[in-house]
Amino acid sequence: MSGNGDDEPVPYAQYLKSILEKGILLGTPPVVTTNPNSLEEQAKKIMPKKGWEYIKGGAGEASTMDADRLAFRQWKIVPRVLTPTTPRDLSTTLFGERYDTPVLMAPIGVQSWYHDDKEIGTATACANLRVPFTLSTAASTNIEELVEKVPQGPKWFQLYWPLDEEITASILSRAKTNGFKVLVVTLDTWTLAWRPYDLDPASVPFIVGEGDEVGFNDPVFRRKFAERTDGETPEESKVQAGMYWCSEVFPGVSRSWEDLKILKKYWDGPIVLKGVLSVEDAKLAVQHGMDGVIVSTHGGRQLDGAVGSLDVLPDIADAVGDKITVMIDSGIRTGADVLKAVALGAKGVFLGRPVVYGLGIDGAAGAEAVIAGILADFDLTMGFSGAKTIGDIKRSLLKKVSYPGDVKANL
Ligand SMILES: Cc1cc2nc3c(=O)[nH]c(=O)nc-3n(C[C@H](O)[C@H](O)[C@H](O)COP(=O)(O)O)c2cc1C
Ligand SMILES: O=C(O)C(=O)c1ccccc1
Repeated sequence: MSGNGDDEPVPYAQYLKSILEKGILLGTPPVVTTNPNSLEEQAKKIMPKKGWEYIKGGAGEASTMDADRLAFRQWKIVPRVLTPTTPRDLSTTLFGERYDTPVLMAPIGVQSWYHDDKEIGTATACANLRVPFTLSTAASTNIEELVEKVPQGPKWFQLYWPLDEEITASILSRAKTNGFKVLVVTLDTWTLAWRPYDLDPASVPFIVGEGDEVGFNDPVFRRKFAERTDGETPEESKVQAGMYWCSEVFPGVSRSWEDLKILKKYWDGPIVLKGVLSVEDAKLAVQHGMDGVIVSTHGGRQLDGAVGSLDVLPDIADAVGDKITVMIDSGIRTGADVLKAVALGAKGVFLGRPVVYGLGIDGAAGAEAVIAGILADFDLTMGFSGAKTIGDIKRSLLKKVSYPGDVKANL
């Protein structure tokens, strides 16, 4: 049994027990597969086609998606025995807040494409499990609606950074007023990459006004749109407003390190840079007063050919891990993946695709099943590895190996 150090049972600890009981006593198997290698396939059968295609897609030939998985496969755990590991304490502290585990939910846009429960479903799942939820700037749910429907649970906000400073200031002020604690600034997506999964079916949400709720509900954006169109609202002219919003948040030009001071002017809480893969950039993040980095390939959806995120994590953690908070996403599918990321220096580990496949399969309950499953698996993995607390997950628990069979990267 695991706790969080407060003698209080943590919510995910009940999940494995509940599926065993339902399965064995009632003959009811779980709705969402517990097999990480079958999740994508199950989602494909159930969820809307365009949503599945959007989630599944990687950039180019998806070589970075493969690299992300292979990077995890190349590290193996060397467990200890005769080391009692109960009760375990998976809790950790990020930016002064204590959490039950180091696992968080990554920002994922346009969730109305995956299930009608959209971000409200995913945020509810996270809140039930006390996992921080990150709301995307490209969400199908605006900031105020999300917080009204899911007031409970820790929340972080991800920024696609508008060109217009007044719009940026307005969005950040809404996120702050609505209780979002940490700002995640995504730097690898100043324009969309070459994405065959979107280009071939000609299916790109925000251009047609979907996943644009945060912008369309912004008072400054609305005023500026009205000024350009002789008084129209985004609802009356969705495509035109979509194009305008897109030109703000995916302008086709990258920001510079100097620009970070604009964000500091409007956000006084922690700022985390998402999409950092080089040691030099991690050092620059420190120099520019940032609070953390998320080592990320954006799930292999941006620069195809980029290195897998776990491949660069140890170097980045060694260079800046004692100065800022180093976290990771891209390719995390199992409890063992979470343990490997923590062992190689990540203080926070973000889940992406698996959770939204769960959402697609069974709405909020499906998202919750996937997160709880990965947490329960992580808990067991820690136990079998000989780790009782997060602090026990050291790099010495891992060995780098290379098996010929690992050339195929299962998702
Ligand atoms: C369908 C989809 C939408 C995404 N939308 C966003 C987004 O709006 N903002 C963002 O910063 N990252 C976005 N990401 C990237 C994720 O935050 C995360 O980096 C990625 O999913 C990690 O890879 P994994 O899910 O394969 O583990 C998206 C990823 C997917 C799969
Ligand atoms: O698809 C993505 O990876 C992403 O970041 C995004 C961007 C805009 C809208 C929805 C998702």
